[in-house]
Amino acid sequence: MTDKFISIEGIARRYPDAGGGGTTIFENLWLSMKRGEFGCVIGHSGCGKTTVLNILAGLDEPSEGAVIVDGQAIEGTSLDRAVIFQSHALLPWRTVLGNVAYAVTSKWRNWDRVKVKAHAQKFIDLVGLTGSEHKRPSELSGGMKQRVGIARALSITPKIMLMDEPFSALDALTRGTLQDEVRRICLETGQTAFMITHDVDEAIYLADKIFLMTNGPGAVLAEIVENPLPKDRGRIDLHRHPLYYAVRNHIVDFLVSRSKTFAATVTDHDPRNVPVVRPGKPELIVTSTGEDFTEASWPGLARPSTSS
Ligand SMILES: Nc1ncnc2c1ncn2[C@@H]1O[C@H](COP(=O)(O)OP(=O)(O)OP(=O)(O)O)[C@@H](O)[C@H]1O
Repeated sequence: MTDKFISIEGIARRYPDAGGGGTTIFENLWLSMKRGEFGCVIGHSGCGKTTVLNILAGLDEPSEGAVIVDGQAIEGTSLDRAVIFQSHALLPWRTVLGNVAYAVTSKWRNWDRVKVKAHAQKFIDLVGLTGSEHKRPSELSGGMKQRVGIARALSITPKIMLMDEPFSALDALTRGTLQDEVRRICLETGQTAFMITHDVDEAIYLADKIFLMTNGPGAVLAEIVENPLPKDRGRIDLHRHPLYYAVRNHIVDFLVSRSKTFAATVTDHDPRNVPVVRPGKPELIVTSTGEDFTEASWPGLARPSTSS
């Protein structure tokens, strides 16, 4: 109970359709995270990942259910929850320093210029943009712009970082560098993070928990994968870890087949007790409430591959 820093409680999102009816994107979605955890959501396009993130951010409202953060139901946006989008959404007429300082001032309105500047600079340094403070967004590469977005989000010391495919528009090299930065920052600051990605390796590198959603409409949170890889994992040699392929195969198998057949094959799915699995360590399969859970009791759960 108390370790549920984020608690998504039975939310649904429905939209009216042209015929006077409605479409349920997802419903009865329950999900929780501890303080300091890094969670990644994976699922096919249209299953409702961005909708969930927007609800967490307070940019959208659920049709049913509630989201509790740090013991309080959220109502609208808050500087406690910073969002990093795929597009950087920087103010084009402001410099790097100006963009970050603008966010700092919005949180601490009575700070003087010197204090705002020093605070903004700390986060510009943290994301490796020292020396580029006075450049405008038009003078920055995509990766640099995304760094400004990260610095801006972190500078308001949010309780939660919400990231919607933050690196998907970047080249592989820049993406890797920024994944390293985000991971380092989250480990150093104990930041709680919730991120959407389509990149399985990115999820395995960054996440403590990977939330697998089935296809929409009517998507459900099918399974929570607890990352069995050690906390001090490195991006470059991730694939050498003996459990790496077990985790990867498990997620890919879900995306390729189980996400599509889930509704037809798993008839006893309990959205409040979503199975928690640790691929490669099948003896540790439990439900989110700690109940033992075996392959036999859930036919849709393929025994994870243990190949290395
Ligand atoms: N304002 C809206 N009115 C009607 N339907 C909407 C609206 N916004 C989103 N949807 C629908 O909700 C569904 C979920 O959208 P969402 O963007 O959350 O999916 P997603 O999983 O994030 O997809 P992607 O991976 O492509 O970003 C989609 O089918 C989308 O068309």
